[in-house]
Amino acid sequence: MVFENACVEVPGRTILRDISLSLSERRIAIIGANGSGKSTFARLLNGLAKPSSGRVLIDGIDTAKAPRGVRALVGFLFQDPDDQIVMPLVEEDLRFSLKALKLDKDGEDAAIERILSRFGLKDLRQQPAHYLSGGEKQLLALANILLRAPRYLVLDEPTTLLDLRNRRRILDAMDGLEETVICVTHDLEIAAGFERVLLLDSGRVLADGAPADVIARYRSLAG
Ligand SMILES: Nc1ncnc2c1ncn2[C@@H]1O[C@H](COP(=O)(O)OP(=O)(O)OP(=O)(O)O)[C@@H](O)[C@H]1O
Repeated sequence: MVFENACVEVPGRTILRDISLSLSERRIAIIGANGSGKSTFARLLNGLAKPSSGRVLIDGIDTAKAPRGVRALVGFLFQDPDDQIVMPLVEEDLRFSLKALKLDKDGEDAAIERILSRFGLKDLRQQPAHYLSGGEKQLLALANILLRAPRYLVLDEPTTLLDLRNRRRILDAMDGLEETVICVTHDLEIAAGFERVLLLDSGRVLADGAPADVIARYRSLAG
């Protein structure tokens, strides 16, 4: 994942300024104050947002030119899992995600079974998805994304709406992931466990490096 002088501007306002960097670590956290540009940064990674100038490349693919190709590589988990549930029942919701892979019915069933047991959701297979708890919904959303086998996972504040137990479930699920994870978070404990942390401030990357250093810098900003 490469940013080349990427800027995001809206009329009268610059949201991200001239960002150039390369992301290759398996666990990268994005931290910073409200409004510093974190979500916009995350959205650039799967083409949900486009740079006004400069480029964002995912495995060499320009997000502005091939948004579909990029979305196949980069799964995106939103803060609010309700935004991501599209079908009434848990099983139907998972099956919907599998459509693009064009498996036969047995293949779909096996994939659904595997992902439900991986996330401890087997008993919920026939439940209405909207009745799940917040943590279960977030796990379902994550399961839906992983079914499409992305290479990268971008998570935008995945634990913000969750209680401690459900936060733990998401963190445990995240720990077990093979995929590269880029996580926007206000949860500094999550950031502390990652390999690399970026601190955004007013649309700029103010610090970038090992968690302890970058988190200390962030704390010093808050005074
Ligand atoms: N499409 C847009 N048009 C105008 N302003 C926008 C747009 N998208 C984002 N912004 C503004 O850009 C700034 C950065 O937004 P962004 O959501 O990226 O910040 P953030 O760091 O994720 O904030 P938070 O921690 O509060 O979620 C905010 O002030 C926001 O209001």
